[in-house]
Amino acid sequence: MSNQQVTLTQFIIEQQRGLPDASGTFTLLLNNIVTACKQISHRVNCGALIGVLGSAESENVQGEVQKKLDIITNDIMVKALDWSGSLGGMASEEINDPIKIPKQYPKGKYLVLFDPLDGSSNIDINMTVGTIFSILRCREGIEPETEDFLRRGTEQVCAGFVLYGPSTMLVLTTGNGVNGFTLDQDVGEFILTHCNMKIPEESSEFAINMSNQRFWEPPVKRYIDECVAGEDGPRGKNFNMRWVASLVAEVYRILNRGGVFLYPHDLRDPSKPGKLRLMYEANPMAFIIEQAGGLCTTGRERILDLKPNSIHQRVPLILGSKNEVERIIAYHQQD
Ligand SMILES: O=P(O)(O)OC[C@H]1O[C@](O)(COP(=O)(O)O)[C@@H](O)[C@@H]1O
Ligand SMILES: [Mg+2]
Ligand SMILES: [Mg+2]
Repeated sequence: MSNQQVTLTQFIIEQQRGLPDASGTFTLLLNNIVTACKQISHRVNCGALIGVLGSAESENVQGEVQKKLDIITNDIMVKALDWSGSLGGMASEEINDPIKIPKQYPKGKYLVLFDPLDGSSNIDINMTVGTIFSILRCREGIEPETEDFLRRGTEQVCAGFVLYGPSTMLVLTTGNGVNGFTLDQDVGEFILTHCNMKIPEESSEFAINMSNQRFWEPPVKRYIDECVAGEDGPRGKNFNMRWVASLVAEVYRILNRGGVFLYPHDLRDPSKPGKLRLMYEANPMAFIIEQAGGLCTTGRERILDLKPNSIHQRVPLILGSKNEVERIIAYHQQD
């Protein structure tokens, strides 16, 4: 590791001075999350070798069939976090209710909400997956209730995701911009490689699952039709399309070269206004995207302003390059 490289630990200590918590418990908590993600990275990389691919033949609280790695990664996160002395509680995509910290440990001042394995449908085909986390403050020393978790995204003190792709990367914000760290497998440290990431305001690339087209609302249909019409249409330019089916991969691409991601309101099932979950997918990604100069909306409301009504609440999610997202919002206003 060359001497001008900055490790995540050094960076966080530096940031800590900017954080409203100089006690170090935040640093300890983040280090525990990172430790868990290093363990998850190993399981993901060796999945086929250690027999953890495929379905677990069980359903999670979302009514979705779980992959074996959904369960394994959830257990790794819970075990790595529950003794850190800085946690009041946790919530996971894979578990119905908030996870209580064992009685013998002090109740800390933070709550962590996480999606232990995002992009699960990709795991068996060796495509990029990730872990997403969101950190809120809570009242110290008190057992948090579900209500304590249901806070607006604007109240997050930290959000991040780890990408298990060709390289393992951590993308992090504590409210002072967005920074990317690459895992140096030789030394087992995350090294700062992408300082102060900024999303280009303009873009000609959209990401959406086109097979759901018949379920979209008119403003989304209009936006995508215009992109597909290219230079012969009202946009007067051609667009490219990507769909990785892994939110972490889509967001990382947008952080690097711009673009817009849509998992919009879907008319299929009124009880499910969207596919992605507010508390541990949309909110952390919205914090990161806005800190990098992008926008994140349901189409009608800013994601970070939404008052949650349940831990596993689903929302429409549209995010990315400022000018494109503003156009989509305008189309919703005209609808
Ligand atoms: O399979 P679809 O309908 O294209 O949805 C893909 C989306 O679903 C997700 O995989 C949902 O996340 P999980 O894998 O954590 O359930 C996102 O990562 C991705 O953007
Ligand atoms: Mg997910
Ligand atoms: Mg998941």
